[in-house]
Amino acid sequence: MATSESHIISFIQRHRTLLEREREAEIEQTSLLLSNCSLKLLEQKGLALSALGVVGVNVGLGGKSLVALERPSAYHTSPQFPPHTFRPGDLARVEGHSKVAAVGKNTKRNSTKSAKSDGGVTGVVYKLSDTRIVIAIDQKDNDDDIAELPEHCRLVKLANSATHDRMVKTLDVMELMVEPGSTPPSARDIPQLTTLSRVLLGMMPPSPMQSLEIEFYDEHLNESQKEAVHFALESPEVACIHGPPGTGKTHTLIEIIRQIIVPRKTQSRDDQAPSRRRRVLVCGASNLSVDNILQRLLRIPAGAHEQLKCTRIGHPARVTGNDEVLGSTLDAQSSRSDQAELARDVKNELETTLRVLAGKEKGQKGKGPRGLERKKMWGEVKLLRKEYRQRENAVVNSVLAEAQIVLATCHSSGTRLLNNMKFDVVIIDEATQALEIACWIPVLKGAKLILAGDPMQLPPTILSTNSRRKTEKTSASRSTAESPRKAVKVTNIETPLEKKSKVGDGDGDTEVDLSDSSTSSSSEEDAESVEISRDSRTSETQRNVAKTALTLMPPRSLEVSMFDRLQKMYGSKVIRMLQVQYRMHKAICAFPTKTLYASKLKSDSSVAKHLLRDLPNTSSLGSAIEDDEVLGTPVVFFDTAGCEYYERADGGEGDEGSKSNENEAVVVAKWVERLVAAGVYPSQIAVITPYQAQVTLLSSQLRPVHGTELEIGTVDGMQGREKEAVIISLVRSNEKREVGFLKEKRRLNVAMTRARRHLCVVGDSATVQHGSKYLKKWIEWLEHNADVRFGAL
Ligand SMILES: Nc1ncnc2c1ncn2[C@@H]1O[C@H](COP(=O)(O)OP(=O)(O)OP(=O)(O)O)[C@@H](O)[C@H]1O
Repeated sequence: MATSESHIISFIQRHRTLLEREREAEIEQTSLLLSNCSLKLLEQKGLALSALGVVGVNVGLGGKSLVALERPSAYHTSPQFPPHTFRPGDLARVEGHSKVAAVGKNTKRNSTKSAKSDGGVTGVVYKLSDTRIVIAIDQKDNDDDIAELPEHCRLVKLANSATHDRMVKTLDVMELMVEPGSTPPSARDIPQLTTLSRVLLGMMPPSPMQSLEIEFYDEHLNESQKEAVHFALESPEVACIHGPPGTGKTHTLIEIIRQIIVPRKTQSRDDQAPSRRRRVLVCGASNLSVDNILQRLLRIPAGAHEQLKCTRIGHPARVTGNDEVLGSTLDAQSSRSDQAELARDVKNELETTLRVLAGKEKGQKGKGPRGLERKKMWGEVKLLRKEYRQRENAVVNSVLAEAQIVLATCHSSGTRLLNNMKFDVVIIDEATQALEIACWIPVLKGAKLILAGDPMQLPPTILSTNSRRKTEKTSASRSTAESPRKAVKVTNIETPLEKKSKVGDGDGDTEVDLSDSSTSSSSEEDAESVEISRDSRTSETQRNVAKTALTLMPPRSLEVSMFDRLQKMYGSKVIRMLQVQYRMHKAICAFPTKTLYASKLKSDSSVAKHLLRDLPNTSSLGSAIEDDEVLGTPVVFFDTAGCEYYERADGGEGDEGSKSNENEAVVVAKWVERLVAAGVYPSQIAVITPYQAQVTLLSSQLRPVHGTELEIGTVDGMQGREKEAVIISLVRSNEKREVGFLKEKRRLNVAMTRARRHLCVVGDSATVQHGSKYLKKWIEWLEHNADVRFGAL
C-alpha cells in the first residue's frame, strides 16, 4: 500500500513531537545547569566568561553587529581565556556584571526580547581566539543595547533554538506541501510536491534506472565504487551509498560530483544527454564532512574542469581547513567580487557611525552623542544598514549565481541566502548521522537526492528519550539511573554523548527495526542473520521488506535517519554498498565484516597484511629494538577478568554519571609506552574509550609523557577518523555486570574500525561479555583470534 496524505501527516506530527521532546531535553539540561550554578561554577564548567570588556563593534554579513570581547588588563593578569566550551555558532548572552538575575531563566525563551529585559544582548559566537571572542548580534531592536553595553560584562552560554526552529519550519513547509488546500494566500513560496518528495515519502516507488555510459575521471575506482557511481547517476530520484569504514565514500562522491557537473562522455543510451549547466548542493551532517569534500574538490588539478566553481555557505569561523577552503566561502568570494567595493564603503561609514554612538572614536573619551543628535544618528544607522543589506544581497546573489557546487551543512542550507534556489542534485554526506528533518532542509531544494553514510556506525546525536516503551523497558530492566532524563544533574554533568547514548544502549533494539519478524528472533544465529539481512542487498528478507514496507510509518525515534528509513522502505532498489576497505589489516576487519557487513567487506591487498613493523619509522630502527609482539601483531586483547580492576563512577556512588577505571588506565599507559619504545610515533596512536571520565583520567596521565600528539578521546569523537594504532579502554568492570551504553553495537563498530595496523582492546571479559549478545560474540572472537594477555603486562 502506497503512502496516503494521512500517513504523511502522522509522520510529520510524530517528528514534531520528537523534536519538541528533544528541545525540552536540551532546555532542561541547560536551564537546570544554569539556574543551579553560581557564575563562578558556570565559569568553572566553561559555560560563562566573566569580567570581559567590549573592544570593538563592527558590521558583518547580513548587517549584523560584531561585538568583540576581551579580558581587560584591569581585571585579569592574563589576557587568555580560561578553558571554556564556547564554539562558533553557539548562542550566548552578553550582559552587565551588575545584572545578576538568574541566568537560567531566559534559556527557555532566549529571544532577543528576553535578553533585553535583563539588560543584555543575545547573539551567536562568530569568531574565537585565545584572547578574543566575537559575538554576532542581529541588530533588530538591539542597537541601543549594543551601544550601551557596559565596560565590564560577562558572557553566558544559552541553549540554541536556531537549528530546532529551522527544522520545525521545514515540517511546516512539508505539511503545506502535502495539504495544498491549507496553504495561506501569502505562502507563495511553498515548494511543490516534487517527484523526489513523493518517492521519499513513499507516495510512489522510485522510477526505473536510466542506463548511462560513463567514462570515469578516476580510473582507480574499484568495481563497487564504479557500481555506486553508475547507480547514483542512473537513479532518477534517490540513491543511497552505503560506505563502511575506509571504503572510499568521499572518493566515490567526488567522482559523482564531477560526473554531474561535467559529464565525461556520458551519454544516455537513447542519446539524450542534457547539455545544460547543472548545479549541485553538497551537504553534510557536520562542518567537517562538508570541508573534507570541499578540500578534495579543490585538489582536482587546475584545468581539469574550467567550470568547477565551488561556494561554501556558513560562518567562516566554523569552516575548517586551509586558506583555499576559506577562500571558497561565500564571505571571501563576496569580498573579492567587483561589486563588493561599493558595499564596503557603506560598511565603513556604518562602522564609524556606530563607533561615534558608542563614544569610541578618537577624542570622544567614551562619551557618545546624547539627545536629538543621538536620535538623528540612529536614523542614519538604520538607513545605512538598509543600504548595506541591499548592496550586500546584490553581491551575494551574483556569487551564488556563478556557483555550480554549493556546499553547506544540512542546517545552514536553510539560510535565507539560498531561498528559492533550486539544484539538480542534492548530495548529503554522513547522512546516517543527520536527523531526517535536517535532511529535508536541502532536499526541498533539489530534484534528485544522493545520500552517503553507514547505518552500522553511530546515528545522530540526540538527548531525549524517544519512546515511552523504551523508557519503561530500560528502567524496568536496569537501574533507573540509565534513564536519560534522570541523568540531568548539576554536580555531575555527563557529556551529551554519554547521555545521548543511554537512549540507544540496547543491543540493536533502537536501530532501524526492519519490519521483518526475524528482528524478534532470540537465538544468536538468528541475531546474526538479522544483521546480515540489513546489509545484504539481494537477500530474500530485504526483497520482502521492499515489497511490503512502502507505506510511510511515523518514526519511533529521531535516531532513525532518512537513510535508515529508505533502506527499510525500498531495500536494494535504493542502496549500493562499497565493498573494499583501504584502512584495516584484514584481522582487524574480520569481526565487523562478518557480523555487520554480511562478510561483503573485503580488505584491499594494499592494507590486508600491513602491520606496524612496515611503517618507515619502525622498520628503520632495526632488529635490535624490534618488538614483534607489538609491531607484528594486528590484534591484542588485555583481559582483566579476575583482576578486580573495578570501574569508578565519576561523581560518587550510584550508576549515574561518567565512568573511569584507573587500573585499566595503567595497562593502557604501559602499552602506549611499549608502542612508542618500538618506534611508533605518538601521533600515530589513538586511545579511545566510551567514557569522558576515562578520557580525562587518561589525558592527565599520558599527556605529560607523550604530549598532545597522542590522541585521547571518546569513541564518538573518532567517527570518520583513523590511526595506525588504536587502544580501546572499555572501562566497565563491576560485579553487577552492567555495561551501560557500551553495548550499543554501532558504537563498538566505530571503536573497532579506527585502527589501520594495530588494535589493542583492554577490558574485563567477565563483565563485558554479559552486556549483550554482540559484546559476548566480540569477546569470544577476541579470545580466539587476538593475542590474549591476562591482567597487567
Ligand atoms: N579505489 C581506490 N583505490 C585506492 N585507494 C582508495 C580507493 N578508494 C579509496 N581509497 C583510499 O581509501 C582511503 C579512504 O578513502 P575516503 O577518505 O574517500 O573514504 P571514506 O569512506 O570517506 O572514509 P571514512 O571511512 O573515514 O568515512 C583513502 O586513503 C583513499 O585514498
